[in-house]
Amino acid sequence: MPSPTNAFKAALRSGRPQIGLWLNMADPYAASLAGHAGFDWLVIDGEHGPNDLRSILAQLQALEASPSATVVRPPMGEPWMIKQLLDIGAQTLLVPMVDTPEQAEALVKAVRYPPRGVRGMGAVVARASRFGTIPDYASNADEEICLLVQAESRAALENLSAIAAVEGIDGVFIGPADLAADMGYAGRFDEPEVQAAIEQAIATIVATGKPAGILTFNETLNKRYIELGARFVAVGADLAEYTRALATLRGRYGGAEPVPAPSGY
Ligand SMILES: O=C(O)C(=O)C[C@H](O)[C@@H](O)CO
Repeated sequence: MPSPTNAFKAALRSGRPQIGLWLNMADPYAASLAGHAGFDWLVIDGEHGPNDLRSILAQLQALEASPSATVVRPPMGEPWMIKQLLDIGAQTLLVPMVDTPEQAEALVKAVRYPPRGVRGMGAVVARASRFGTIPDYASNADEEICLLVQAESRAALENLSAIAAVEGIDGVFIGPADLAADMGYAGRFDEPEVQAAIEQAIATIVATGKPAGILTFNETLNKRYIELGARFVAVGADLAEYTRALATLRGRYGGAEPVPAPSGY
């Protein structure tokens, strides 16, 4: 029996837009709730959520019964961290802050077993191989890993075609908040210069034949990005939606300071 099929990787290849949600609550109960809200993909966020290996594991377990695909975002693209995430059963990774094709190539090696890569041979005692009960796990595990990288700086945009063209990179995701900050517009990614850079970046990624992704909390922008060809578009974060819903409920009874909407998105 081979490694489990990665349905999200197949869905990205199909070209159908995949609508996603960020999970920043870092909680398995909240994750399982989101897992029944109809999203195509959910990001367990280790970069900005208070997650560690065990909390990510708990969320992967909680989402096992969910029809949504799970994507894990590590805080950064460190091979030792990637090895641990793959071993606990993450099959799709979204790695932040990738600026060069060399970085992208190193990440491809990190998710692959020798001789194509440097992933350590330990899955037989890990959840990824259902604790050794998938005897052929290592024979095709590489093919079922989906590696997505984030381009979120001016340097990354300059290298975008080369990053996207790296064999083994399955999609490139634009990080609008970090990109805007790097362009001198922290918290203001609706600036025309930033929007033009994002639109150009989507076109560049699409032209390479790889799927482009993005996250914003703005429905108009998200629909525009899908029109431009973006294929994995996250449209919100659980934590932001929860805060807004609570503030709206409280606001109905008057006498409270209005809670500002999340800025920068
Ligand atoms: O730069 C961005 O935008 C992103 O990478 C996404 C943010 O990190 C996301 O966590 C905001 O909620």
